Amino acid sequence: MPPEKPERAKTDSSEISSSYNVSKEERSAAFRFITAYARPFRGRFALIFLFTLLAIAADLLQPYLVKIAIDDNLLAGRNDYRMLLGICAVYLIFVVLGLVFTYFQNNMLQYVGQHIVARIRKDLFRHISKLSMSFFDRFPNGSLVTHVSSDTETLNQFFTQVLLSLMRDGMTLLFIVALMFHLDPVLAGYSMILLPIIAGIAIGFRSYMRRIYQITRTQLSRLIAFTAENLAGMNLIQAFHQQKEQQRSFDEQNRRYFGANVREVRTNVLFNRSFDMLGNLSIAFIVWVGGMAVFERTMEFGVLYAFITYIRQFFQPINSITQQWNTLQSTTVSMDRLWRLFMIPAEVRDAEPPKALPAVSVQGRVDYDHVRFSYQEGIPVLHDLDLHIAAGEMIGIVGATGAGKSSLMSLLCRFYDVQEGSVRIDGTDVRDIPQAKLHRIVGLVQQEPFLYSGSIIDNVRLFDESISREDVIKACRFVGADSLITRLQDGYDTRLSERGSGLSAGERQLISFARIVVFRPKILILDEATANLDSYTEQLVQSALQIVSKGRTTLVIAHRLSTIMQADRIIVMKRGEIVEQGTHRQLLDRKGYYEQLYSHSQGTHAVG
Ligand SMILES: Nc1ncnc2c1ncn2[C@@H]1O[C@H](COP(=O)(O)OP(=O)(O)OP(=O)(O)O)[C@@H](O)[C@H]1O
Repeated sequence: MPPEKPERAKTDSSEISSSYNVSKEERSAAFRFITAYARPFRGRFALIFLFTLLAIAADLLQPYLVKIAIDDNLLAGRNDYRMLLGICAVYLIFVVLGLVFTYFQNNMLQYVGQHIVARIRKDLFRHISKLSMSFFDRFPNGSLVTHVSSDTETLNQFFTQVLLSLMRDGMTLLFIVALMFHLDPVLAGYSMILLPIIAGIAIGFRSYMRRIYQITRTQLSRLIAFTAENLAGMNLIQAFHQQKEQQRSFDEQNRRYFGANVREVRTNVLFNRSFDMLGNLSIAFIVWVGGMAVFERTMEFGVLYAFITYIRQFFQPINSITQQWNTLQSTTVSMDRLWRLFMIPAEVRDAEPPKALPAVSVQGRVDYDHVRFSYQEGIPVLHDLDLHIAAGEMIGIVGATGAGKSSLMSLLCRFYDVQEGSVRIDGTDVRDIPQAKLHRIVGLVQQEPFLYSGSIIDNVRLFDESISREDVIKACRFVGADSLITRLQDGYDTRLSERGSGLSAGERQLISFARIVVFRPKILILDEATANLDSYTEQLVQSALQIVSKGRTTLVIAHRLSTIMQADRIIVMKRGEIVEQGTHRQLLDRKGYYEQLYSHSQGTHAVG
């Protein structure tokens, strides 16, 4: 079955990763798609906007108050203590109000941002889990993990930091410029000379940062993919003493990611420091020009004080917007990648309108009618395959590795669609059966059954709470797994680690047999375990197979011929075709390919 296949060469998920050549239309479509998630929160955004406005006003009026205190009181020689005290009190009120409004604005934005991203993550997971197997053949798991985790995290930063910065800092800038012109239009005019310089630097860095960021993300995604793949295949790495080679490859990936990161940080620091330097130069410039004006008594000292404070505050939002630029760059990349991922359609889709097969009347007849199938164009895997299986029949499928046995089964589960011909259950094309129903009709026991982190009970009923604990225990007793399970420390409540690594191959198979008993599919596919089971467990597995196959159409991919010698019919496959079929006895008497496989298995105890 597909999950047990040796990993086929996967693409570097370039279909979703490469954002270098994204058109404007695509970028704006991605932006519209993601920001549509923010639409339900319009009211809250309006409130955030209002709080931001109030917080800015409270902050920016503070230097103005000081200017009034200096020019209208201290320097005017009024020595009005009550007025000074009043100004101090209003100043304090502004400080407190600034704090309160900033608090509400921040909290609300975090709430909204987290909600938006949680919804995107949920939809993304739902979307990915509906995609066809051909998609998972193409995309490395590590890259998908990156999309689900870090790309959505970048969006989180966008909604909680970038948006805030654009809103708060953008408005602050506008207010400061307005206040500066109000205080002294000439000095404000001088300050505006700086604007094109700042814009020039920002634009210059913009394209450079985009590339650097893209490279860092690609390196990170490769590193994660490499790590995930290695962890999944750790037993193989250890068995073949590949640790050194893998370590070397990891070090290389790690070094590249490190290099990309360092470059990103360096560029960032250079950018920020240039801004700080520009800010300090501007203050010196204003002190000089404004100081002269104060000497010449064309400007009040309080105005100069307020100006210097505003110039400082003027650079702060510009600096912060440009700092957020980095996140904005990554946000556009992440939005684009997520949008592409969302736009990938499931190749295997339910028919419209569905022609459902009534579950109660399913008999379990299976027909492969002149099936042609290939994973990649031009490389056929099944050639005009014709196979008809009666309801309740037990079929053994044998053949050398790569003969197409698993592909045949994948078509029945509709993990892939045929290119020509059809696969039918009780005469209905599997493409006409809704997938949810099909997967209830066809049950799968994999060669290396997949177990989730969770208790044995949950693993048997696949987290379906409507199936009672008693039914699960009954099913386990039925397949003979009960004695093995009760021997475990917590019995049925034993928590299995990832992929059930605490259990033996045989135990895992028995648990998946129990799943079959619980879910009662009419057709059973069994990809028999090649792992050498001890004779006791092998016996248990064999009798469990006899039990669960009763009353079901059963297709067994046999790696050990002993499993299927009793089958009603054995199908022998070679290079995508059925070359022989019959009972074990008939096939041996034919002295053909099966007999060769059989005598080979007598020597090696394994076929395929
Ligand atoms: N997901 C896939 N993408 C591309 N090619 C595939 C994929 N799965 C299988 N193939 C190719 O299709 C052919 C048939 O493979 P299949 O897994 O059906 O054979 P099999 O008889 O089940 O082999 P085994 O006994 O090793 O499991 C092989 O050449 C294989 O490389």
